[in-house]
Amino acid sequence: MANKIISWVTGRTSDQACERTEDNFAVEQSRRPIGGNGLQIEHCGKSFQVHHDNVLVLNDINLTIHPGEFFCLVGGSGCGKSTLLKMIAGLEQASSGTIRVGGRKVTKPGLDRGMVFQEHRLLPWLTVRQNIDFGLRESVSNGREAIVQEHIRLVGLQGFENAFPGQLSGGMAQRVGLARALVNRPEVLLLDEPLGALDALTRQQMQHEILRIWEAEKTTMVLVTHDIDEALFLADRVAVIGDKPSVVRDIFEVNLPRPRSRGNAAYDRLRQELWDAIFRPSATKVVATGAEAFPSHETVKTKASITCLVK
Ligand SMILES: Nc1ncnc2c1ncn2[C@@H]1O[C@H](COP(=O)(O)OP(=O)(O)OP(=O)(O)O)[C@@H](O)[C@H]1O
Repeated sequence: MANKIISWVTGRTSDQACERTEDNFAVEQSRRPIGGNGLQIEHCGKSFQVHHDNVLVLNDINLTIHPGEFFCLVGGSGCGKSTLLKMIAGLEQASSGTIRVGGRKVTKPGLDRGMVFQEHRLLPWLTVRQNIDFGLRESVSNGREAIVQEHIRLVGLQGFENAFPGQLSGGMAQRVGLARALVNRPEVLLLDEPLGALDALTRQQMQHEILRIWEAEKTTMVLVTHDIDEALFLADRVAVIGDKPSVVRDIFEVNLPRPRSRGNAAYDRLRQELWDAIFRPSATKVVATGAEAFPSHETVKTKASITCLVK
């Protein structure tokens, strides 16, 4: 039962194997960048058994996400974005293909990957401090309080340590969710539409916050979002996932300097191109399905100063 609660809340189980020893953790005061070749998704497919049918959702997904990159996944509703994120988290098993983080094959949830969900999933009977502590791996016996405090500061919630989730705004609750996901110093932070339930103003404020944390922590981030503006504001690259059975249809490199302004012509053109890519009928062009992706793909500079990588 306890494992089930931990898994639902943090996307991991308490008995999971973890490559890090206690000693390692204690000396790691800074984040570990993702090792090896980053996050590699190779020929990944996923099908679900629905009644007597085997429904293919993801078909031959290939992506390489670089160490320290901010990567966004966008696509129509039901195309499989969350499923792909859960596969990276190890919460869903790929039906085919492999996923590697820092060269290690993903077979189950692990502390090298943190996850934030659309709903904050805080335990209502625990305070902010206790919720973050709950996410911290059990084997850390020394300095827990300092680690938790460090993460409260990281997400700007000083003064709310003893508040309960019911006493927080939606944005504050998601900050706690972020702190809890980061507290084990993951190499990759997986964000499944974490701002989807927030009002427009809070959402923009939280986008700035996520960017600040990413810049400070250098954690590789993979964000699923329905919001094209959000993707363009945050991402180094944006992958457009096509219709079911889905493949990576396009990958856009966003070459706008940060901090990005949302209100200029270049930004508007980028938005339009991304929009067109999402709603382009599948049959016309399916691109970027090669495993190592980019060297083998022709690179097309678009007028809107983003780079569209096509096969
Ligand atoms: N456990 C499951 N059993 C059966 N089908 C599933 C399961 N999980 C997901 N699916 C199906 O897989 C497809 C992709 O779902 P997923 O939630 O990944 O899409 P999504 O792109 O994240 O959608 P949205 O943007 O609407 O959140 C959907 O058709 C969904 O019904």
